[in-house]
Amino acid sequence: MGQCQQAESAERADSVAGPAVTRQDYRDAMARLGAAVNIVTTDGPGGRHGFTASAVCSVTDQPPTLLVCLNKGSSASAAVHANGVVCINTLASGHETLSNLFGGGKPVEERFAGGEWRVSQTGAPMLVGALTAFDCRIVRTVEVGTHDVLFCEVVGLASGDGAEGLIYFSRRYHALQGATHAPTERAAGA
Ligand SMILES: NC(=O)c1ccc[n+]([C@@H]2O[C@H](COP(=O)([O-])OP(=O)(O)OC[C@H]3O[C@@H](n4cnc5c(N)ncnc54)[C@H](O)[C@@H]3O)[C@@H](O)[C@H]2O)c1
Ligand SMILES: Cc1cc2c(cc1C)N(C[C@H](O)[C@H](O)[C@H](O)COP(=O)(O)O)c1[nH]c(=O)[nH]c(=O)c1N2
Repeated sequence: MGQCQQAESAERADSVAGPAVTRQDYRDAMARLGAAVNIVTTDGPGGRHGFTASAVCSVTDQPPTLLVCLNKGSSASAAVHANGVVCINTLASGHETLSNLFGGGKPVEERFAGGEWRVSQTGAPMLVGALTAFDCRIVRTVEVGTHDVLFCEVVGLASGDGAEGLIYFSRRYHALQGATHAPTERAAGA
């Protein structure tokens, strides 16, 4: 290959790979991607635990499945894997303090003392007053970098009557106005 051809192919490789993206670049960009805020809880043989998660997304409605990205270094990780169940409690406006309690560094009992809970069908704590709650069994886990991606099949749902959602955007919480609707509760498929 001649020198010109080598330079051309190096240029093409650069344009495909792009400049290096640092962790900070990535986080700064992600801070501009608004997301709902959830408290993901678990209980069972591995004990009760929970963490705040914005990395939550719908995968498919047949079977109804969400994914949750859980940092492998989280103190909740061992309990989540041992129990194999989670309840994804989507927060309403006014839940900012609870989100911060579950957002890292606090003992488990202190986290749960910040809210009112009932036991869901899977045994995972369901937040009274959550905007909506997805009671789930973890059906698959895929490890990607620092995180485990948990695929969570929904076996029960509960929706509250809260009118305002909670969004995390630009490293701050924002209330999101929505329509009121009647509370519902049902098992998946019912
Ligand atoms: N997916 C996650 O694990 C995740 C998401 C949001 C916040 N957090 C944690 O909450 C704290 C405060 O976050 P912040 O938004 O105020 O500021 P930040 O600068 O730490 O994060 C900005 C954004 O980058 C993403 N992010 C941050 N840490 C990540 C990680 N380890 N893996 C994947 N994506 C990540 C999130 O979308 C976050 O909102 C930090 O400790 C952060 O690590 C983690
Ligand atoms: C708004 C917001 C959003 C998220 C988080 C924090 C906050 C404040 N955290 C961090 C996570 O809640 C925290 O790392 C765990 O509570 C684990 O911390 P401990 O190891 O238990 O102290 C977080 N962690 C994670 O693994 N996946 C996620 O999607 C999120 N999202």
